[in-house]
Amino acid sequence: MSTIPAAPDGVEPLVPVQEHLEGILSGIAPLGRVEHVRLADAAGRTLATSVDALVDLPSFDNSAMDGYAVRQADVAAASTDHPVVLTVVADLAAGPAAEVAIGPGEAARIMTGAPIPSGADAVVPVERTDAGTTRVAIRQAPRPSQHLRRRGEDLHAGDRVLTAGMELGAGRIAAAAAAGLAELPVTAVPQVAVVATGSELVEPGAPLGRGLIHDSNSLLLASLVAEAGCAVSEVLRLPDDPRRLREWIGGRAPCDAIVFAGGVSVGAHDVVRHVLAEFGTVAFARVAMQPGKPQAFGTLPGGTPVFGLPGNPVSVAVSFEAFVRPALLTMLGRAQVRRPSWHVVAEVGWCSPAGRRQYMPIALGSRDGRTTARPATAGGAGSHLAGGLAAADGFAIVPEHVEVVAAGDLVEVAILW
Ligand SMILES: Nc1nc2c(c(=O)[nH]1)N[C@H]1C(S)=C(S)[C@@H](COP(=O)(O)OP(=O)(O)OC[C@H]3O[C@@H](n4cnc5c(N)ncnc54)[C@H](O)[C@@H]3O)O[C@H]1N2
Ligand code: MOO
Ligand SMILES: [Mg+2]
Repeated sequence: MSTIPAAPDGVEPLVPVQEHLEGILSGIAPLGRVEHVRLADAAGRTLATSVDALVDLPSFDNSAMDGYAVRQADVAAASTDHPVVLTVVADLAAGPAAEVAIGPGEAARIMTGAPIPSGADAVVPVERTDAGTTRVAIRQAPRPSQHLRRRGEDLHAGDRVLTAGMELGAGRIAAAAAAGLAELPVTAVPQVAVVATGSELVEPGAPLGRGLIHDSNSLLLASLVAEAGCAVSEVLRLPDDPRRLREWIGGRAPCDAIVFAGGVSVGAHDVVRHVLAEFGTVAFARVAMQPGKPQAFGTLPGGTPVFGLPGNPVSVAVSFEAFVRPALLTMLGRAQVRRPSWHVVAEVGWCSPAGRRQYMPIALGSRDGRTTARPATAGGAGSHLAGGLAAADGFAIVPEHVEVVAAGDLVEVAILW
């Protein structure tokens, strides 16, 4: 077995989280391949190039109400006590429509979404009339342009609808459809291999002998990769056997990134550290965070980016959030690789280690109309508390200089799931 690149506590300085992230991102580039997908297949993809509206939206003046299209001047004096009676000359439903015009003293019955007849400049809702079909009594004077939806008031043809790097969610796909687009240019999906290491690991559901544990990191990572908009090309478990790991690395199927969990610390059998160190292209760092301190990042022969995350399950979740997700989103071509965060009220107090950024799994709540956060489990930030992830809505991110979070303090939280 090769020599362990030693990194005992207190010997190597801790690297700030931001510096470690910047080192990773400087070694990651967008995949750059573009595909075209139908809107129905666009959910979760990333827009490769900006797109513009092909039509005006709305594409014709139309009614916002079921009622009567009128000439506002005709009915300016209308009231409940003194209704103005108009002749109904057309009945307009939403759908294919012929040109219609109304003259003085005339109205058209009109439904929401139907084109406004020429000559009309306001719509009176049916509730403000006697609902007549040949003649209608208007009981309220409309404001000029009342309940008219104007051509192009939302978008004009040629206006930018979506910008490159956006994640395509329901609202953006709907906007593209409304703007006349049928398909969108999207970026290629990174293929990510997930490898959990540990001779103690057995498949979830398998009987547990002494010393064995159910592998939760594979599922955690595969879910996180998918949630980040990437594809899981392979998921496997390997024992702490350098030969097996070298074999897999040598014969692996092509992919765009590899995420290892476990075996990156300074233990005698920390196989990922031993084997990745042999390549000379993977750096090991002690990062100023809790959990998630031991980290590995680099490339394998052929240039595939490789992450070695510490094996404790909460450390895996935190490390993915802090380092892998931003890298995968960069490969995807996302404009925004940082997850939004909010400041909420700490419901109870807790401690945070000096000089390290703490990622505390939290559960959200509310008190006196304000959103609150409290540690998801009594065990707090214990990196082995996989069961506690069930109660976690996300993480509180406590800055390096803070050693005590007091009840009532504002804390930054990122909501993950
Ligand atoms: N002497 C030192 N020991 C340790 C240090 C240190 O600085 N000096 N750091 C500790 C910290 S912090 C962490 S985090 C862990 C990281 O360890 P490894 O990345 O080497 O991970 P393992 O040793 O393989 O496993 C750690 C822990 O996690 C459990 N595990 C591993 N894989 C899975 C899985 N797929 N599903 C569920 N649980 C898993 C494993 O059984 C261990 O309990 O090192 C500390 N030690
Ligand atoms: O820093 Mo370790 O990652 O505590 O769990
Ligand atoms: Mg270890």
